[in-house]
Amino acid sequence: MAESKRTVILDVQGLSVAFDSYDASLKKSTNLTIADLSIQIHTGEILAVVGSSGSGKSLLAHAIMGILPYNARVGGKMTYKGKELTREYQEKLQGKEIAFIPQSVAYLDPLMRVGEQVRGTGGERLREAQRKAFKKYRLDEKAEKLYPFQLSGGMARRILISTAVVANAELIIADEPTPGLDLNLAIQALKDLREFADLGKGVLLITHDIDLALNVADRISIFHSGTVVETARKEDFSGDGEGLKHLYSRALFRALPQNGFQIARCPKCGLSCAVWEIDGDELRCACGYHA
Ligand SMILES: Nc1ncnc2c1ncn2[C@@H]1O[C@H](COP(=O)(O)OP(=O)(O)OP(=O)(O)O)[C@@H](O)[C@H]1O
Ligand code: NI
Repeated sequence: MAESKRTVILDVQGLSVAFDSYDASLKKSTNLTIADLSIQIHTGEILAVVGSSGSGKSLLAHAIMGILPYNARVGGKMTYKGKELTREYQEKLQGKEIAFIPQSVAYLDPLMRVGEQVRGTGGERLREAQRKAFKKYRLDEKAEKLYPFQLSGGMARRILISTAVVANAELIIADEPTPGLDLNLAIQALKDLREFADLGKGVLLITHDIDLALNVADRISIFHSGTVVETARKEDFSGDGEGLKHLYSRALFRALPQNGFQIARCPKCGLSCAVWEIDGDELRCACGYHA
């Protein structure tokens, strides 16, 4: 798709997600898990958000889908196709214009046969599309009559991906879609996301795997400590990472096997980049050293 024809499909500006918690003496404290996070997804592109485990990636997906737990406090502004993403609008779009591939298979309805879940509100009309998707993901015909508890983990994952494929959505939010799939099916799932984007739709791919992101995404947002430190084009992740602006993105890129596992160790205490904190535009080691 020509770059000039691209429009912003999802715009997230200054998102924050905080949780209130209470200690034994009922004293309230607030834990900010996402802070001032901004991303934009254009039509025709895959934007990957890459971050380490527990950094708040799934919360970002849940904030977009409007399925955060009741005790979450959300700030900032999100728009979908230029219209503010209110609770009501989120409900309207869910599973239709915006399809979600959740990280956990617990999102399947335990009381509904999986064939029906994949067809969603399209019902019988989508039976053909559902059968096609099942075939593609090597789910046999009997699978559609099963309930979620009868599925293996890998089967459940393939069902979740089929749901997004069948929904014929405009935007897919995929939260770690490939773990638990064998290599061929993982490649197939990523190919599907690529094809989907090439049709002029948008994809947000959430992953901890920068290598996977580089294989399929157009742009990559590096997520750290609840915010995006840098969004760079795939081409900027090359050479020695000199095209990357932030030290943390460079450290992540240089640590890849193909780049010789260069780990940014702190010259003062020897700890690796995973324990570095971001301090403005700099990295600060837990020992206080600034890089
Ligand atoms: N309901 C909640 N109440 C309080 N804190 C929460 C809640 N849900 C998530 N968190 C906090 O938010 C943090 C980020 O969680 P999240 O699941 O978004 O991480 P993630 O980046 O998706 O990790 P992973 O790669 O393991 O999937 C967690 O470490 C946890 O401390
Ligand atoms: Ni997650």
